[in-house]
Amino acid sequence: MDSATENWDPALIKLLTSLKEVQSDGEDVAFLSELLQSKQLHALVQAHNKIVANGKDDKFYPLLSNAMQVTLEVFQMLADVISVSKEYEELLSLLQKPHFQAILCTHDAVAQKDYYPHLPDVPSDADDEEETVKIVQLVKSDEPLGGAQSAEPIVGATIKTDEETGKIVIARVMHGGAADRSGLIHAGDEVIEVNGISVENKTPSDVLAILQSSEGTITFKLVPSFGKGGSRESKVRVRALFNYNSSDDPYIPCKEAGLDFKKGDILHIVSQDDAYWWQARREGDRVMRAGLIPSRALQEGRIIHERQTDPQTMDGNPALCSPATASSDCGPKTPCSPNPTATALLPCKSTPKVKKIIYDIKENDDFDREIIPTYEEVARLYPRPGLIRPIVLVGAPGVGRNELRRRLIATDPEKYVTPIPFTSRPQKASEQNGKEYVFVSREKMEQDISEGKFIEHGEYKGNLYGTSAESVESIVNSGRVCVISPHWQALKMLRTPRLRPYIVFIRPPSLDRLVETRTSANARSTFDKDSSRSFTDEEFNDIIRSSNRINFLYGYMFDEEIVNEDLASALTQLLKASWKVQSEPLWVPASWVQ
Ligand SMILES: Nc1ncnc2c1ncn2[C@@H]1O[C@H](COP(=O)(O)OP(=O)(O)OP(=O)(O)O)[C@@H](O)[C@H]1O
Repeated sequence: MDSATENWDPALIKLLTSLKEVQSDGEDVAFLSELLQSKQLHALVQAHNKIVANGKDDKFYPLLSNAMQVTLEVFQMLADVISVSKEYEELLSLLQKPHFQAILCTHDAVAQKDYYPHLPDVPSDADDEEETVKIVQLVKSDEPLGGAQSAEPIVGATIKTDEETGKIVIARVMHGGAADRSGLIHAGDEVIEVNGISVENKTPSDVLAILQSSEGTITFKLVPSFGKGGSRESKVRVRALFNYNSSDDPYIPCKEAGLDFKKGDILHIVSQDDAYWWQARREGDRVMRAGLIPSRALQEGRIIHERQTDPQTMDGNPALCSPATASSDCGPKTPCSPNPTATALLPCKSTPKVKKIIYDIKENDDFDREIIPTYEEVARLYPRPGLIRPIVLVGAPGVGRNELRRRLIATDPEKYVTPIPFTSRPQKASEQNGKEYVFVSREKMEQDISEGKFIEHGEYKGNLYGTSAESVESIVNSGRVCVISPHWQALKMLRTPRLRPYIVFIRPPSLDRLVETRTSANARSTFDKDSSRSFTDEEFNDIIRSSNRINFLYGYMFDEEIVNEDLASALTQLLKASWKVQSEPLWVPASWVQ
């Protein structure tokens, strides 16, 4: 062994020696010899040997593989006690550092062995004429999976009679179910025998009876359908924009396989193979098996059909009155309809299946009918230190957005800032340009408004007022938290990849509590800008009505809801929301992170 080969791996030296013995001048041998002597290969072999050697050592075993998740939980705990001590704040800021997060992320990838290559399916050269049969054994479990169109439940898959051949075939394999986990059963596979019993000329119900009577292990004899199965799990995440309850859905091919969800839930779409029924899991659920949900096309079709058959239907979206929101939206005190005079909301309890709301279309001419609320594709946006998303407080006029904004800013005026509004009104002698207002000419302001530079604007006593997108951006770029409480109609201008706002919907409590809290605090009505007086009963009703309407029209844009009943607890929730924005990865429209 010469000095050049001193540190070489013995296996490589052996290979090289035997290669020399080949005594060939061939190009291939020369190439191989060069490769075996290359520095890069030796470095790789050494790295591999080190990993293998260390892998045997117990002290390098990962204690957990979800360090990122644990850190999020720590964030949550720290957010609750952040005001208690400086150390907590320091810890939070350390944990937020991108390098630290990158280490944790890498740690998890290594601990989960996420670096193993995903090998393609083994190609099959099987002759169509020659039937290859596979025997698959699965342990019968209690997986609540039921039949498809003419199918019956079997361990995480459904079966049906093939229309052309009349044979029993696997209709669908549920992602994460026992059949899927086995990796051996695929959609399209033909079932020949179950537990040794031939299924020839049998119906799916007959097969179900065989399955139900079997105990423990079930053995399937299948003819594989090459090319159809084994679809890779998709990575698409969506935010549900409607509530879904599979037991109320007469069209779902298999009720037991349905996945119920609420508006706002994040769903991991694992398969879109079927045009009408997607397979999904709720993000964060520990359940491995996916469930069936209506595809976007199917849900859109349903909503359009509902709107066409009943033009007065408010949205075709069962969300507002479905049981999930029944307590807040369907009770007698807070009717779902934004306009009680035109309300045709049927009490949820007695008729749970009727979930639509009728409203007076004349009063809602700005209702945006193009939006068909089904699913919004989302992705995680990681917090970027020094670039905090603006916090936008929206809600019905008079609900308390400005009060909450003021209180939030008062907790730390250095950190929380609101943009200085622009106005076309003449500057008073006592005023300083850029302090209370930025004074500009009417022409300039009109020009900027027409160019879309203002996120909101309005006219009061002949003068224009508005907030520019640029002033929001400059606060964000200065590392502070921009807090705004615009009119809800500004939402469409605001919710852009450029501004990436975190939208908090401020909801009123029930009518009784609204009246009670505002009266005891001697709250001032915001309906009459010219005089200071309390809210009237009609105004309290208006707050509830417009809140329901805003929620209906723009609810899909809200990141969070805070009920403004008690000011102190609403502020605490707002502070928590602010910490979340600064420290946690949050779901945003996928286009914002591309
Ligand atoms: N939770 C609460 N309890 C008691 N009073 C409240 C509460 N929230 C707000 N108020 C009071 O209600 C009044 C209206 O609040 P605020 O000015 O914040 O409304 P707003 O949503 O900003 O309305 P507008 O958009 O019309 O200006 C104020 O007097 C405020 O102090």
